[in-house]
Amino acid sequence: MNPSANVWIVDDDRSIRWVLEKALQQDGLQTVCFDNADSAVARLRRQQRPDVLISDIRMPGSSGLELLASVRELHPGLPVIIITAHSDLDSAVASYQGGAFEYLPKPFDVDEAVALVRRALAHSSEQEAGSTGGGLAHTPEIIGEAPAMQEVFRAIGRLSHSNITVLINGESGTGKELVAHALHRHSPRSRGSFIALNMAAIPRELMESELFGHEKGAFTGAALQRRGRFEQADGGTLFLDEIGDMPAETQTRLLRVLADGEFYRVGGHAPIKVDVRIIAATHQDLEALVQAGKFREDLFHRLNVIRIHIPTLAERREDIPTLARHFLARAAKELAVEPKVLRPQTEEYLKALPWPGNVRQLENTCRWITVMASGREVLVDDLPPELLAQHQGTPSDSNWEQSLRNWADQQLTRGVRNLLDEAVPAFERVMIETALKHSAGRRRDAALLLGWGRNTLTRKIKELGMNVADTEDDSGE
Ligand SMILES: Nc1ncnc2c1ncn2[C@@H]1O[C@H](COP(=O)(O)OP(=O)(O)OP(=O)(O)O)[C@@H](O)[C@H]1O
Repeated sequence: MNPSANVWIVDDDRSIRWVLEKALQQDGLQTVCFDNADSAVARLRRQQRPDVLISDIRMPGSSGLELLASVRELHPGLPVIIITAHSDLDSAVASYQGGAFEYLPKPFDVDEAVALVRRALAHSSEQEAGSTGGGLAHTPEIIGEAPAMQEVFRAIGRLSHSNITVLINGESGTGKELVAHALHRHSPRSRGSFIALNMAAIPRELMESELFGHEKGAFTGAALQRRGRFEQADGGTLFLDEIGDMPAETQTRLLRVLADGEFYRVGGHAPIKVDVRIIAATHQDLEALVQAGKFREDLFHRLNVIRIHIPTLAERREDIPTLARHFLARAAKELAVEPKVLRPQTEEYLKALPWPGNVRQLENTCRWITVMASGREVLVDDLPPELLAQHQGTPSDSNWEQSLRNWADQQLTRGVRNLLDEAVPAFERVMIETALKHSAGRRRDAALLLGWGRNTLTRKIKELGMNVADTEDDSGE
């Protein structure tokens, strides 16, 4: 990190500018102060930029949010810290989309402000190094009590002394990049860079130059020489995400680099030697791609030295409450609000959902809850509407058995006896009510749905003292 990095402070309040300026200067940083957003924007437009920008929201003239919009247009990678009072949070959240961004709630602690600036600086240098790691530059911890995740941790531990190639398998959003980063951090090359590259996100024609760099004039648009990701990752780790999407010609080149440890820049004639550890990841079945002739078998064997499988979130439901608490705490911190707390039923509900987007979907849900839920305690009804709809459409969901188990556990712990006397009628009542709902109240059809005879159903309804009318005309019977 550059010790004399430059920080711009934009605030109409002189005392805040003064406090921040003194604290940052003491920490060895250079500062430039502005008492309004317009003059900061003017300098940005003159192609001047700081390493980090701190801005208040409410100021005479343009607001901090307008400043943020200009930053995003002119210097999208520039980290911004918004100083904000709670009342401005909504608008700040609205402008959150994209851009590196942190909040500093008013009133703030000076040390906290300096720490935040330091983090933002680490982020901006990481950006320059080309890492695609999201958020500010702290590699988050990996959460996982589930046996399948413990297996992943053991693998990270076992591999911590090696530089071996690893292939990570797992659906989108299961945490492949997080695990790759952890493998790097706990490896002999942890001081080198971790460079992440998603094959699915790069246009095919740019892939080779992205990986291997290019010489000046190698193709139209290559005005300058450019180092590729392999060179950037020299001494460190190159994480190739969605490797199954790599085009055939790039596969051939990659294979050669892995075999020879050297390559040529696009348009270059001098071989470049690098020392790079490869971690590859995919959500696809690479063996099947090999079978189908879409992935080189020899490359597959090169990559498939050690394989780590990351389970879907649905395969480790027990981790959902801990993950949710973690994400709720993080979102609350990002937004400078009190963390939301899930009611036990809400936790149970979340545990039962299918989560096709895996941990990423849960993370986004927690952000949504933090912004949208009205109270501090989160009820099932406070969840995003699409999750409420989804649950009703999940016939294979068998989580009621877990809820029943919990209930039985609780009752027995409380010393309740003859449990079935309460449980069986309750169970039958639920079944009958639901079947009647589906048969629009017609008992004959409801009996069919339940697999009972019509008379059994009528008897049960009576025994259970259920107050349900039969919509059928029974006169014919
Ligand atoms: N076990 C975990 N503990 C904490 N956070 C997690 C965990 N797994 C995933 N995350 C978070 O979920 C998000 C998605 O994870 P990540 O990007 O690593 O998934 P991925 O499998 O690489 O996804 P994709 O294949 O779509 O790129 C990230 O913000 C990550 O920090």
